[in-house]
Amino acid sequence: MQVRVIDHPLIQHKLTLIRDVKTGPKEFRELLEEVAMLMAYEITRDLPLETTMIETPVAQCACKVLSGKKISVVPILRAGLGMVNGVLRLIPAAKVGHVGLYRDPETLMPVEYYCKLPSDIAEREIVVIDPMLATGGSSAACIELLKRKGARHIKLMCLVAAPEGIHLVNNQHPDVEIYTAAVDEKLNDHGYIVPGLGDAGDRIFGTK
Ligand SMILES: O=P(O)(O)OC[C@H]1O[C@H](OP(=O)(O)OP(=O)(O)O)[C@H](O)[C@@H]1O
Ligand SMILES: O=c1cc[nH]c(=O)[nH]1
Ligand SMILES: [Mg+2]
Repeated sequence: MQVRVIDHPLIQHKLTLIRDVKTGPKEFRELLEEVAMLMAYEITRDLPLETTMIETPVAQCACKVLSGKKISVVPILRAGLGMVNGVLRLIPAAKVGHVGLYRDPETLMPVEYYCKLPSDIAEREIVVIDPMLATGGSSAACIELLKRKGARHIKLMCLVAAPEGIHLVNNQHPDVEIYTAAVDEKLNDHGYIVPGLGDAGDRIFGTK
């Protein structure tokens, strides 16, 4: 099972609040955005740097700047939207693509209903974002779609992952690194992550 668990204390504390059934949509959204920003810090750790000369008030010096790698963030609708602004706060120049997928409640299979991507998606480093990696069907389908459009460098960032979803994405897309704040125990009979946090989309948008 290949996955990177980001276990920073601030992320773990906020995740506990997110999981709590007593946390309402406003607080849920704020916390999810904050965690997404903290996770983006870790996910961007390997971005390449180059050297540039600047002048401080005291002297000239050779300093580091990002080397201009093009990044795209791709939230899986709906729940992935809850993490976009947090990521954009750290990488404001990233372009945002949208992939609409919902999970059929009977079959648990992903159904695609929307796709709008930056025209140069094939040249970009892509971070797919979705708080929930359950069976893995939605994330694997999104990654497959992006690869069909030419994408080659893809990371997957979620908040809570089930072992089943990690295995599926590892098997279908061994080149894709998965980042998560937690690996939970299992899926229940309805395909929900246990203990998880419930239906992320419903909790973000207050639809239940
Ligand atoms: O790993 P999987 O088994 O595919 O499940 C995870 C998917 O389920 C949820 O979306 P949902 O279908 O509830 O759509 P929503 O975001 O619009 O609520 C979640 O946001 C993931 O996209
Ligand atoms: O636990 C789960 C599983 C799929 N989708 C969710 O929002 N939550
Ligand atoms: Mg949902």
